[in-house]
Amino acid sequence: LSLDTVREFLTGEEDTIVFSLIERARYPLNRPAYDPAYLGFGPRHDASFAELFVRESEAVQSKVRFIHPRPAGRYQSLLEIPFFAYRVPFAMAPPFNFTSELYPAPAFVNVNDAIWSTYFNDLLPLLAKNGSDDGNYAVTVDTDLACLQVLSRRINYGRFVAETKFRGDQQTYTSLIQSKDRDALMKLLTSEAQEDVVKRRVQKKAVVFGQSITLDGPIETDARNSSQAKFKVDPSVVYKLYDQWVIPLTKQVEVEYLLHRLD
Ligand SMILES: O=C(O)C(=O)C[C@]1(C(=O)O)C=C[C@@H](O)C=C1
Repeated sequence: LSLDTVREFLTGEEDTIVFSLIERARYPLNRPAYDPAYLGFGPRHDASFAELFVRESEAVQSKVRFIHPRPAGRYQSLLEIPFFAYRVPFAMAPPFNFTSELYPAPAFVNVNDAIWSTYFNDLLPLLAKNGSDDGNYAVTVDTDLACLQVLSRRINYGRFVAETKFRGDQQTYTSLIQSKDRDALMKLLTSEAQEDVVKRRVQKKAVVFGQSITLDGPIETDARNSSQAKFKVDPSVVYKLYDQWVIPLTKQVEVEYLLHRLD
């Protein structure tokens, strides 16, 4: 692990994030898929279609472990953390590739709950076409699952970033961890210059990946011809996603990981 290689990983995830957002933006909001009342199984049933879909998908993706002698369930990779861990019985057992990259105590630090609520409450309304409903809930929610999984992987990768930073300056980090100084840890791990690069780069990726392609090449996005100035996902929304949620949550993971780095 080096700062360059962990940043390379984060850069690669940007592509997946932008493409996942583009996929979700093809569908209308389809609000009933997120409303627990829609399934209407009675007062004790409080899960939405989206929640059930993600829960069941995670259970299937973890189950490969049981149907094949070689462990290959999704959550045996330390990169993947389920949203519904209680549905994934062996997720937290030592994974197949439990390497020495992470320190064991904080290896499963994650902010999936915050990612879940941010995605549905803040991001989705900015992403999906409002006001319409095409009834295609499974297809729509499948694209939500893809967004959630890659956002979770990217943000919770803060564990690896934190481990790298810790190893790079053990003395300073150790004293801040011992005095449980969250603010100082946050300050030490922050690089505003790097955050600026990341935010401007993802915005650019949204511009490039989100063009419509014709045989003559990409349709020019020309400010003077606003009918064509249309990207598949709004680049400013992608900037905002990183600025307000992805980077701050990654940093939260980093601080949480570090606080338990000496346990
Ligand atoms: O690249 C780093 O150093 C990170 O810690 C990752 C990250 C990010 O989320 O992109 C988070 C905090 C830093 O201020 C810069 C960037």
